[in-house]
Amino acid sequence: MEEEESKGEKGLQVNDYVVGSLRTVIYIPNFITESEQSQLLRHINEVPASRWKSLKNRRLQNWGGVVHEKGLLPQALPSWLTKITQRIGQQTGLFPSPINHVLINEYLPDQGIMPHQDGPAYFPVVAILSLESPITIDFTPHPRSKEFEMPVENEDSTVYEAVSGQIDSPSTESTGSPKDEHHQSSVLLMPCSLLIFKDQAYTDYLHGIEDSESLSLDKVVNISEVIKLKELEYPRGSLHAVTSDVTQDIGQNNIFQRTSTRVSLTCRLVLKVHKNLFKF
Ligand SMILES: O=C(O)CCC(=O)C(=O)O
Ligand SMILES: [Fe+2]
Repeated sequence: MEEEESKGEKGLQVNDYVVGSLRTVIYIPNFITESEQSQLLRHINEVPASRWKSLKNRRLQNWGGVVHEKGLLPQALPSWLTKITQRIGQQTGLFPSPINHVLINEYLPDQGIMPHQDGPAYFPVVAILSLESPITIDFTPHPRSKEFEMPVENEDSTVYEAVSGQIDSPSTESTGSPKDEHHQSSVLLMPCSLLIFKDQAYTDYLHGIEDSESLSLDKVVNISEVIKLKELEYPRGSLHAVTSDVTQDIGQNNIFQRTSTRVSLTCRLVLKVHKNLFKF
């Protein structure tokens, strides 16, 4: 059977793929084909175990070099990754130069990533390719003050996590700007999809994935994917087991039950690249 054509050959009008009211969150379903997904997973799983770094709530592979706050100490991306990053660059037209850093995250069904912002080391456009289990990613307006940010994680990701507890309460320093009307929203990330967020979504919002096996679909902005999720035949027992009717299950409970691993490729550009180790 002929495989569904991926979004690989023609340029995309990214504005056609904007989801939600923020205007700076873009969701492209079927950016890669299922066979490309399998190839990527094969590469990801073939690397030596030492390539994986285990964190408390996920494990990750860092490709492209070490990101410091002042720039990237580069390492060439392998060709199985540039095949994808070049396509993302060409198809979206959103990166001023080739993507040079990829973080591969793997989440078990009860794992996630705390609400955070990606920090100043990166160009403010992020492209996240999703593999395997569907998941929801949450966007939350974050308190404006820099005091609410602190670098956690590690030298690989330069992820800036929100101080826990403070992200739940909306900023009290409301300026009455339209931003304040945008509360928390979620995007359902299906396998093979590409999520892009940039500009305001990058600088004024936190993004995170709940470390829970049950994900609420209540705030999902790309509803058509929820319908797709309903229609998909998941293996027996992979959806919330209240009823055997998938439609009713999601419709009534609006919950997605994670049962398998999710892998993502976070593709970013560090503009400042250090060529010489000793000048760093
Ligand atoms: O796995 C994801 O979709 C999010 C990853 C992320 O936010 C990051 O690597 O900074
Ligand atoms: Fe992130």
